[in-house]
Amino acid sequence: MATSALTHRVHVLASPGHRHDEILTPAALDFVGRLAAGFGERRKELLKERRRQALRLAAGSPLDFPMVTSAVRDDPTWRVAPPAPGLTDRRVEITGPPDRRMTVNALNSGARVWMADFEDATSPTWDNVIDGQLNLLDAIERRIDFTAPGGKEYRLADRDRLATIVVRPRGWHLSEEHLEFDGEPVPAALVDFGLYFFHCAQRQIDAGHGPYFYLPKLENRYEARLWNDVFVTAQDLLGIPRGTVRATVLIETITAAVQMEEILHELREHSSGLNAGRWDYLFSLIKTFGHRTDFLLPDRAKVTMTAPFMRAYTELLVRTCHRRGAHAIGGMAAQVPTRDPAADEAAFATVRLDKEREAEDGFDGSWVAHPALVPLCREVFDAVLDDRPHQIDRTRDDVEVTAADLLSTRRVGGPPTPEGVRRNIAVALGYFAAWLRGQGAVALNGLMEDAATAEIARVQIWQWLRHRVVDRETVLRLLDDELGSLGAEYPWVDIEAVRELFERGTLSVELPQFFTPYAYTRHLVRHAPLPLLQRMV
Ligand SMILES: CC(=O)SCCNC(=O)CCNC(=O)[C@H](O)C(C)(C)COP(=O)(O)OP(=O)(O)OC[C@H]1O[C@@H](n2cnc3c(N)ncnc32)[C@H](O)[C@@H]1OP(=O)(O)O
Ligand SMILES: O=CC(=O)O
Ligand SMILES: [Mg+2]
Repeated sequence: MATSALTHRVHVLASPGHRHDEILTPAALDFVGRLAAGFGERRKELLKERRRQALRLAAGSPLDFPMVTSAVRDDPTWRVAPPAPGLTDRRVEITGPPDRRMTVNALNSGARVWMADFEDATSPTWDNVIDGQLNLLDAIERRIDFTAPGGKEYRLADRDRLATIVVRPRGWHLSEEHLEFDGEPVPAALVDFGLYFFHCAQRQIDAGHGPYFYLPKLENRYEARLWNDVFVTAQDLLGIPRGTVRATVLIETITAAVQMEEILHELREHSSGLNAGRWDYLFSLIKTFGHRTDFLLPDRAKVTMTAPFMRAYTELLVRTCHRRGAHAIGGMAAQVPTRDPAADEAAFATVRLDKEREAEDGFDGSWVAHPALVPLCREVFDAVLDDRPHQIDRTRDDVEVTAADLLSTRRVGGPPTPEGVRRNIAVALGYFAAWLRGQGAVALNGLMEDAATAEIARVQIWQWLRHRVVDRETVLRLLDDELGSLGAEYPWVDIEAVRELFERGTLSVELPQFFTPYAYTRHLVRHAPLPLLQRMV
């Protein structure tokens, strides 16, 4: 693609990092600029609509399947696009940030798909964002092999044994402040999508796959339509046939759960199904209805996927997908190996039960957080699928889910416990500390913690304070305690920054919708000094 007059309207506001010029080429920046020009305003409007919808729900408006789109739901004839090359058999999908080591390990892991994550598992420092793009490009070009300082060799396996790459760009709520278009930060989603699409779409097609995406944190069908329009424009700009992109949408907000059909319909020529993003879903439920006492949930550990409202959500997801010829992909069990054999045996047993339930329910595959869990997930899905690539033909006509089923949290019992309060505080602090250092996923006490799980910990504390399940003095005392332990164990932690993020996220009268936008602007943005900027433009 030739560069255009737009190039001078896109500015890089960061110091150049090693090999960043290979990603931030004038043509790539021009491409991202065109996306920002075409879709930036609509994204702003949709973010305002999110806010309006949150206020309506807080004021007591009922949440239900929309009347206006009943024709889409009632029409039994439409289907999504057929599975694209490399996305037919998705029985095991591994997820993780696209750092160099993880990229090689994930691709070699034996999983069918690797979800390369710029969202929940990535702390969006500029280096993480651009190095992630470089790692994806290097992996596709097969020039990523390296030897780690300790001597361990990282070598990509043969192409036919590698996982298919599916990239998850950041959500619509985030901005990329190191890239400016017409004086405003570029929507982070368009940066992650645009740079990957520009550099890798054609390369992926040439390699027999395609430009594939996971779309996070959508709240309604209009956001799906926006993505679909981005895909159409991106394909047209690069001369790639329409319908080449495939996108799997994470259903991880309560408002999207009542629009699953509509979301598939909006994206149908580009859709590759839905995923049950359980952790953000739980976060969304608490955030949306945190003011209501019937949404006062117990300790996080006690809200499992067998809770009736979570089960209603996954059953509806499978039914919706299969009715439309789409893959239904299961969610993440948080347990990861610890190197303590007894603990690992228990953790693996828990993950096995979770995957077995998903496979029996009709999911076509599921997520794992760690390479050691790939064989387990494969074994469970092999037992149900055998040599079929998926079970989309299992239409689950037996499932009937109402909005009330999705919202019936009352039946999940037990008040929050003091241990649950302490645990949430420890998780939120431990995660914030890692995130501020550029690590977006961590193992804490044998559980994978990322932006979604940390958000649950944070909003539960907010919710419990609001409903006086715990008092402020207790939270502040535990906060001091846990910060003391964190600082003693990890002297590098910026204790004051962690404290500030926690207090802002849990003690504010009005609940901040996400911790990430503020934390990013306050702590991760590193603008280059002015003379450098002038040189760059
Ligand atoms: C709610 C959601 O959105 S879920 C999806 C988003 N979250 C994620 O993707 C989290 C994915 N998982 C991870 O990031 C990691 O497993 C963590 C951070 C939880 C634990 O990582 P570690 O502390 O490195 O685990 P551990 O020491 O056991 O790793 C052993 C090896 O496996 C590799 N590994 C661990 N997890 C992964 C992964 N997900 N992908 C690829 N490789 C991995 C490590 O790089 C390490 O490799 P090495 O031996 O070559 O150094
Ligand atoms: O992105 C996945 C989730 O569970 O959140
Ligand atoms: Mg999520």
